[in-house]
Amino acid sequence: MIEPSRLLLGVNIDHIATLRQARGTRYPDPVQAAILAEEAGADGITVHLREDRRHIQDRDVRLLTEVLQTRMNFEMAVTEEMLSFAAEIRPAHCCLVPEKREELTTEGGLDIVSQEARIKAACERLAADNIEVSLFIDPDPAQIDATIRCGAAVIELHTGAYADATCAAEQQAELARIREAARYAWDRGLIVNAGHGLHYHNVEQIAEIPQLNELNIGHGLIARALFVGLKEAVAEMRRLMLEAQARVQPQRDALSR
Ligand SMILES: CC(=O)[C@@H](O)[C@H](O)COP(=O)(O)O
Ligand SMILES: NCC(=O)COP(=O)(O)O
Repeated sequence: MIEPSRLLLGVNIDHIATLRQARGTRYPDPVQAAILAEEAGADGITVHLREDRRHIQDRDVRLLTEVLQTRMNFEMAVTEEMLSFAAEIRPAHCCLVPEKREELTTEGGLDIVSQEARIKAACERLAADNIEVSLFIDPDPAQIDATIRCGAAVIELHTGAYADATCAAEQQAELARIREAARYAWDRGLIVNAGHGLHYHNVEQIAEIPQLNELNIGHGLIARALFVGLKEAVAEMRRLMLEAQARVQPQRDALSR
Protein backbone atom coordinates (compact mmCIF):
# COMPACT_ATOMS: atom_id res chain seq x y z
CA MET A 1 0.00 0.00 0.00
CA ILE A 2 1.32 3.45 -0.87
CA GLU A 3 0.55 5.87 1.90
CA PRO A 4 -1.84 8.58 0.73
CA SER A 5 -1.58 12.23 1.60
CA ARG A 6 -4.98 12.24 3.24
CA LEU A 7 -6.49 10.21 6.04
CA LEU A 8 -8.60 7.37 4.66
CA LEU A 9 -11.98 6.16 5.92
CA GLY A 10 -12.72 2.45 5.95
CA VAL A 11 -16.40 1.78 6.62
CA ASN A 12 -17.15 -1.35 8.64
CA ILE A 13 -20.53 -2.77 7.57
CA ASP A 14 -20.79 -5.60 10.13
CA HIS A 15 -23.81 -4.07 11.81
CA ILE A 16 -25.88 -3.83 8.66
CA ALA A 17 -25.59 -7.60 8.77
CA THR A 18 -26.39 -7.65 12.50
CA LEU A 19 -29.79 -6.14 11.69
CA ARG A 20 -30.41 -8.64 8.90
CA GLN A 21 -29.44 -11.61 11.06
CA ALA A 22 -31.74 -10.41 13.87
CA ARG A 23 -34.72 -11.49 11.75
CA GLY A 24 -33.16 -13.89 9.27
CA THR A 25 -34.35 -11.78 6.35
CA ARG A 26 -32.58 -10.93 3.08
CA TYR A 27 -32.43 -7.27 4.07
CA PRO A 28 -30.70 -5.01 4.88
CA ASP A 29 -27.97 -6.28 2.61
CA PRO A 30 -24.40 -5.36 3.62
CA VAL A 31 -23.36 -5.61 -0.01
CA GLN A 32 -25.81 -2.85 -0.93
CA ALA A 33 -24.51 -0.85 2.04
CA ALA A 34 -20.94 -1.25 0.82
CA ILE A 35 -21.83 0.13 -2.60
CA LEU A 36 -23.63 3.13 -1.06
CA ALA A 37 -20.72 3.77 1.31
CA GLU A 38 -18.28 3.76 -1.59
CA GLU A 39 -20.51 6.17 -3.50
CA ALA A 40 -20.47 8.48 -0.48
CA GLY A 41 -16.68 8.53 -0.32
CA ALA A 42 -15.57 5.51 1.71
CA ASP A 43 -12.02 4.57 0.78
CA GLY A 44 -12.49 0.93 1.69
CA ILE A 45 -14.94 -1.54 3.21
CA THR A 46 -14.20 -3.52 6.35
CA VAL A 47 -15.95 -6.75 7.30
CA HIS A 48 -15.30 -9.10 10.19
CA LEU A 49 -16.27 -12.69 9.43
CA ARG A 50 -16.65 -14.08 12.90
CA GLU A 51 -16.35 -17.76 13.72
CA ASP A 52 -19.94 -17.75 15.03
CA ARG A 53 -21.21 -15.91 11.88
CA ARG A 54 -23.24 -13.58 14.08
CA HIS A 55 -23.33 -10.86 11.42
CA ILE A 56 -21.27 -11.06 8.22
CA GLN A 57 -21.75 -14.33 6.29
CA ASP A 58 -19.43 -16.11 3.85
CA ARG A 59 -21.80 -15.12 1.03
CA ASP A 60 -21.36 -11.42 1.87
CA VAL A 61 -17.60 -11.64 1.65
CA ARG A 62 -17.69 -13.58 -1.63
CA LEU A 63 -20.06 -11.05 -3.22
CA LEU A 64 -18.02 -8.11 -1.95
CA THR A 65 -14.91 -9.45 -3.66
CA GLU A 66 -16.84 -9.18 -6.94
CA VAL A 67 -18.52 -5.80 -6.53
CA LEU A 68 -16.23 -3.52 -4.53
CA GLN A 69 -14.72 -0.62 -6.43
CA THR A 70 -12.35 0.24 -3.59
CA ARG A 71 -10.84 -2.57 -1.51
CA MET A 72 -11.85 -4.98 1.18
CA ASN A 73 -10.26 -5.05 4.61
CA PHE A 74 -11.08 -8.57 5.74
CA GLU A 75 -10.93 -8.94 9.53
CA MET A 76 -10.38 -12.48 10.70
CA ALA A 77 -9.22 -14.56 13.62
CA VAL A 78 -6.00 -16.51 13.25
CA THR A 79 -7.61 -19.92 12.65
CA GLU A 80 -7.13 -22.55 9.99
CA GLU A 81 -10.71 -22.01 8.79
CA MET A 82 -10.15 -18.30 8.23
CA LEU A 83 -6.70 -18.68 6.69
CA SER A 84 -8.12 -21.14 4.15
CA PHE A 85 -11.06 -18.84 3.41
CA ALA A 86 -8.72 -15.88 2.88
CA ALA A 87 -6.58 -17.94 0.52
CA GLU A 88 -9.72 -18.70 -1.47
CA ILE A 89 -11.19 -15.20 -1.70
CA ARG A 90 -7.88 -13.25 -1.79
CA PRO A 91 -8.94 -9.91 -0.25
CA ALA A 92 -6.65 -6.93 -0.83
CA HIS A 93 -6.05 -6.64 2.86
CA CYS A 94 -6.44 -8.95 5.87
CA CYS A 95 -6.48 -7.66 9.42
CA LEU A 96 -5.78 -10.33 12.03
CA VAL A 97 -7.85 -9.79 15.15
CA PRO A 98 -8.44 -11.66 18.41
CA GLU A 99 -11.82 -13.28 18.81
CA LYS A 100 -13.85 -14.68 21.69
CA ARG A 101 -17.21 -16.27 21.18
CA GLU A 102 -18.77 -14.77 24.28
CA GLU A 103 -17.61 -11.18 23.66
CA LEU A 104 -20.02 -8.47 22.49
CA THR A 105 -17.28 -6.95 20.36
CA THR A 106 -13.50 -7.19 20.05
CA GLU A 107 -12.27 -6.52 23.58
CA GLY A 108 -8.56 -6.00 23.08
CA GLY A 109 -5.76 -6.17 20.58
CA LEU A 110 -4.17 -9.34 19.31
CA ASP A 111 -1.45 -10.44 21.73
CA ILE A 112 1.39 -10.97 19.29
CA VAL A 113 4.05 -11.23 21.99
CA SER A 114 2.63 -14.43 23.50
CA GLN A 115 1.96 -16.20 20.18
CA GLU A 116 4.57 -14.78 17.86
CA ALA A 117 5.47 -17.97 15.99
CA ARG A 118 1.82 -18.74 15.15
CA ILE A 119 1.09 -15.20 13.98
CA LYS A 120 4.31 -14.98 11.98
CA ALA A 121 3.35 -18.20 10.18
CA ALA A 122 -0.11 -16.76 9.41
CA CYS A 123 1.42 -13.51 8.10
CA GLU A 124 3.73 -15.49 5.84
CA ARG A 125 0.89 -17.63 4.50
CA LEU A 126 -1.22 -14.57 3.63
CA ALA A 127 1.71 -12.67 2.14
CA ALA A 128 2.46 -15.66 -0.10
CA ASP A 129 -1.00 -15.08 -1.62
CA ASN A 130 -0.20 -11.38 -2.11
CA ILE A 131 -2.56 -10.30 0.65
CA GLU A 132 -1.43 -7.27 2.63
CA VAL A 133 -1.58 -8.12 6.32
CA SER A 134 -2.24 -5.87 9.24
CA LEU A 135 -2.33 -6.74 12.92
CA PHE A 136 -4.97 -5.28 15.20
CA ILE A 137 -3.05 -4.48 18.39
CA ASP A 138 -3.20 -2.43 21.55
CA PRO A 139 -1.11 0.76 21.52
CA ASP A 140 1.87 -0.95 23.13
CA PRO A 141 5.50 -0.72 21.93
CA ALA A 142 6.13 -4.40 22.78
CA GLN A 143 3.29 -5.44 20.46
CA ILE A 144 4.62 -3.14 17.75
CA ASP A 145 8.10 -4.68 18.00
CA ALA A 146 6.55 -8.16 17.78
CA THR A 147 4.52 -7.08 14.73
CA ILE A 148 7.71 -6.08 12.97
CA ARG A 149 9.30 -9.44 13.78
CA CYS A 150 6.22 -11.14 12.25
CA GLY A 151 6.83 -9.30 8.98
CA ALA A 152 3.54 -7.37 8.84
CA ALA A 153 3.86 -3.91 7.33
CA VAL A 154 0.61 -2.51 8.73
CA ILE A 155 -0.94 -2.20 12.18
CA GLU A 156 -4.36 -1.09 13.31
CA LEU A 157 -4.26 0.46 16.77
CA HIS A 158 -7.23 -0.57 18.92
CA THR A 159 -8.95 2.65 20.03
CA GLY A 160 -11.52 0.85 22.21
CA ALA A 161 -10.02 1.85 25.57
CA TYR A 162 -10.01 5.49 24.42
CA ALA A 163 -13.62 5.21 23.23
CA ASP A 164 -14.79 3.51 26.43
CA ALA A 165 -13.03 5.91 28.82
CA THR A 166 -15.42 7.12 31.48
CA CYS A 167 -13.79 10.46 32.34
CA ALA A 168 -11.75 13.09 30.52
CA ALA A 169 -8.51 12.22 32.33
CA GLU A 170 -8.79 8.56 31.38
CA GLN A 171 -9.62 9.46 27.80
CA GLN A 172 -6.62 11.78 27.53
CA ALA A 173 -4.33 9.10 28.98
CA GLU A 174 -5.57 6.60 26.38
CA LEU A 175 -5.21 9.18 23.64
CA ALA A 176 -1.61 9.77 24.73
CA ARG A 177 -0.90 6.01 24.49
CA ILE A 178 -2.32 5.93 20.96
CA ARG A 179 -0.34 9.01 19.94
CA GLU A 180 2.89 7.54 21.29
CA ALA A 181 2.26 4.18 19.66
CA ALA A 182 1.50 5.81 16.30
CA ARG A 183 4.77 7.75 16.47
CA TYR A 184 6.73 4.67 17.60
CA ALA A 185 5.33 2.52 14.79
CA TRP A 186 5.75 5.20 12.14
CA ASP A 187 9.40 5.72 13.12
CA ARG A 188 9.93 1.99 12.56
CA GLY A 189 8.46 2.07 9.06
CA LEU A 190 4.98 0.68 9.70
CA ILE A 191 1.76 1.94 8.11
CA VAL A 192 -0.49 2.91 11.00
CA ASN A 193 -4.27 2.58 10.98
CA ALA A 194 -6.65 2.89 13.94
CA GLY A 195 -10.18 1.97 14.85
CA HIS A 196 -12.79 0.59 17.19
CA GLY A 197 -15.51 2.46 19.03
CA LEU A 198 -14.99 5.68 17.09
CA HIS A 199 -17.99 7.92 16.54
CA TYR A 200 -18.92 11.52 15.73
CA HIS A 201 -18.00 12.85 19.17
CA ASN A 202 -14.62 11.18 19.66
CA VAL A 203 -13.12 10.82 16.19
CA GLU A 204 -11.49 14.22 15.83
CA GLN A 205 -8.75 13.81 18.44
CA ILE A 206 -7.75 10.52 16.81
CA ALA A 207 -7.87 12.02 13.31
CA GLU A 208 -5.46 14.71 14.53
CA ILE A 209 -2.70 12.13 15.01
CA PRO A 210 -0.43 12.98 12.07
CA GLN A 211 1.02 9.51 11.48
CA LEU A 212 -2.33 7.84 10.80
CA ASN A 213 -3.15 6.42 7.40
CA GLU A 214 -6.71 5.13 7.84
CA LEU A 215 -9.53 4.93 10.37
CA ASN A 216 -11.93 1.99 10.34
CA ILE A 217 -15.33 2.94 11.67
CA GLY A 218 -18.46 0.81 11.92
CA HIS A 219 -20.88 0.75 14.81
CA GLY A 220 -21.11 4.51 15.42
CA LEU A 221 -21.41 5.28 11.73
CA ILE A 222 -24.06 2.66 11.02
CA ALA A 223 -26.02 3.83 14.08
CA ARG A 224 -25.94 7.40 12.73
CA ALA A 225 -27.08 6.14 9.32
CA LEU A 226 -30.38 5.02 10.88
CA PHE A 227 -31.25 8.70 11.33
CA VAL A 228 -29.56 10.50 8.45
CA GLY A 229 -29.05 7.77 5.85
CA LEU A 230 -25.85 5.91 5.08
CA LYS A 231 -24.53 8.32 2.46
CA GLU A 232 -24.91 11.31 4.77
CA ALA A 233 -23.39 9.37 7.69
CA VAL A 234 -20.30 8.54 5.62
CA ALA A 235 -20.02 12.08 4.30
CA GLU A 236 -20.31 13.58 7.82
CA MET A 237 -17.64 11.26 9.19
CA ARG A 238 -15.34 11.97 6.30
CA ARG A 239 -15.84 15.70 6.78
CA LEU A 240 -14.97 15.53 10.49
CA MET A 241 -11.87 13.46 9.76
CA LEU A 242 -10.62 15.73 7.01
CA GLU A 243 -11.21 18.89 9.04
CA ALA A 244 -9.23 17.37 11.90
CA GLN A 245 -6.51 16.30 9.53
CA ALA A 246 -6.30 19.81 8.05
CA ARG A 247 -5.48 21.13 11.52
CA VAL A 248 -2.34 18.98 11.62
CA GLN A 249 -1.42 19.14 7.94
CA PRO A 250 1.92 20.88 8.63
CA GLN A 251 2.90 18.01 10.97
CA ARG A 252 1.77 15.46 8.37
CA ASP A 253 3.78 17.22 5.67
CA ALA A 254 6.84 17.24 7.90
CA LEU A 255 6.76 13.47 8.48
CA SER A 256 9.56 11.72 6.76
CA ARG A 257 11.23 8.35 7.15
C1 LIG B 1 -11.66 -5.89 15.12
C2 LIG B 1 -12.53 -4.77 15.42
O1 LIG B 1 -12.27 -3.93 16.15
C3 LIG B 1 -13.82 -4.61 14.81
O2 LIG B 1 -13.74 -4.13 13.59
C4 LIG B 1 -14.60 -5.82 14.75
O3 LIG B 1 -15.25 -5.93 13.58
C5 LIG B 1 -15.47 -5.80 15.90
O4 LIG B 1 -16.31 -6.85 15.81
P1 LIG B 1 -17.86 -6.53 15.76
O5 LIG B 1 -18.15 -5.79 14.49
O6 LIG B 1 -18.44 -7.90 15.83
O7 LIG B 1 -18.15 -5.68 16.97
N1 LIG C 1 -11.41 -2.38 13.24
C1 LIG C 1 -12.36 -1.48 13.76
C2 LIG C 1 -13.56 -1.46 12.91
O1 LIG C 1 -13.57 -1.97 11.82
C3 LIG C 1 -14.77 -0.76 13.35
O2 LIG C 1 -15.03 -0.96 14.69
P1 LIG C 1 -16.37 -0.29 15.30
O3 LIG C 1 -16.42 1.14 14.81
O4 LIG C 1 -17.53 -1.09 14.77
O5 LIG C 1 -16.20 -0.38 16.77
